[in-house]
Amino acid sequence: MPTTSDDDALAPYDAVLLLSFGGPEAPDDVMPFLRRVTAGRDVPEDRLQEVATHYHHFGGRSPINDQNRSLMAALEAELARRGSSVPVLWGNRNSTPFVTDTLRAARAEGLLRLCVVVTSAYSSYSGCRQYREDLAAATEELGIAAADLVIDKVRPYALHPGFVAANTDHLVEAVAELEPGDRDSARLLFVTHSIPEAMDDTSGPGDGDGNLYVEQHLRAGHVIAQGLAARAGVTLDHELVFCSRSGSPRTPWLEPDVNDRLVELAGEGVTTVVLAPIGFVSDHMEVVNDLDREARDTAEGLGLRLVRVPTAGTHPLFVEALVDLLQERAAEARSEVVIPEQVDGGDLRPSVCAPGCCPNLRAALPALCGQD
Ligand SMILES: CC1=C(CCC(=O)O)c2cc3nc(cc4[nH]c(cc5[nH]c(cc1n2)c(C)c5CCC(=O)O)c(CCC(=O)O)c4C)C(CCC(=O)O)=C3C
Ligand SMILES: [Fe+2]
Repeated sequence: MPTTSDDDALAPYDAVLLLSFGGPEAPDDVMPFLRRVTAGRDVPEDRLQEVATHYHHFGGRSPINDQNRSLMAALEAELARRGSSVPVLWGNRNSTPFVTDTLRAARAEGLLRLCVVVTSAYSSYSGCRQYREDLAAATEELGIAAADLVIDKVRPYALHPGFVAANTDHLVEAVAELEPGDRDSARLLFVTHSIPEAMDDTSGPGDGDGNLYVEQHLRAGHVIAQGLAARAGVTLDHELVFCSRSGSPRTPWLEPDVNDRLVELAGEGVTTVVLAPIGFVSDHMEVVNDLDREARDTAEGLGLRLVRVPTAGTHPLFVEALVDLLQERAAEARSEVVIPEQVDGGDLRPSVCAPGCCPNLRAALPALCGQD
């Protein structure tokens, strides 16, 4: 049985589990993937067919799995650099390697104490609790008793200094590419995944005011814009916009949509727009399709110059941040005193979610890594 030595900074964990959304890797995987993602959800069939065409524009292959393979390798390298020998495992919600299969293999190797990192930085049902439900469903399916398994997760990291710094760094580089004359007049749009308003209204701890999803983006964006000003001396008007709206048209989702906002800005005489998709951790399909294809088309039709900033990806500061968070979680598991790092004093979310945090509005399902 592998046991992590006591002096490993990740003790008591045996392994790290990178938990992600998944995506198709071949044309025949596209529809089964989309049906799995939307099973039991209010997503119309014509929206599904439309999203399938996004994947087919890219040969039926989403970039997300390759990005997670790279992130896994980067995490392993950073852990090794710090003298940790724990392996990094990988499981998805919607495509192979499915998290249940990853946990089955982990159990076979005696890796029963796992520290989870999800590939979503912000607090919402889709980005947090739904992953906790996936872990509960997988352990239930495998018949692993709670007593035989430890599954903990790192806290939401939208406001971790390393995530913010990686995004700031990419923004500074992108703005440096602008013509000097465009630098001060450009508009900065932070972009994230739209979610139903009801999901945002209930995001955050059950006893809080909700809207934590939007609040975290506003705070992160503000600190990133300040970082740009401090490092490059460029102050840009900035705001938050949304992409990838799904669901029924009758259900309200967060707005404005990035394309609608580009139309308005062009109408106001803006000529250059910088898109910084800080809501995503890698340049997956929502980024390369919804921003690099759709929003770019919109901008071209309007005569707008568009610059798209890369997501955190495997930026060294982001990889270091994730390993810092893993070490922080391990110290917490060892009952050591930890002082979590957070920018701007924004609401600090614990690694163990509060009861009712980011609730599932359709059904109350079991979830790990929380008090409920
Ligand atoms: C908050 C959030 C993130 C977190 C940000 C993050 O984790 O980065 C995220 C990530 C992702 N969403 C993704 C893809 C999709 N999301 C869909 C549908 C939905 N997303 C929602 C929310 C979120 N989604 C919601 C409320 C729905 C409605 C249905 C439901 O309530 O579940 C659909 C269905 C079709 C459609 O778009 O209508 C697809 C295909 C991919 C994979 C991309 C790739 O393949 O590279 C990723 C990483
Ligand atoms: Fe999504």
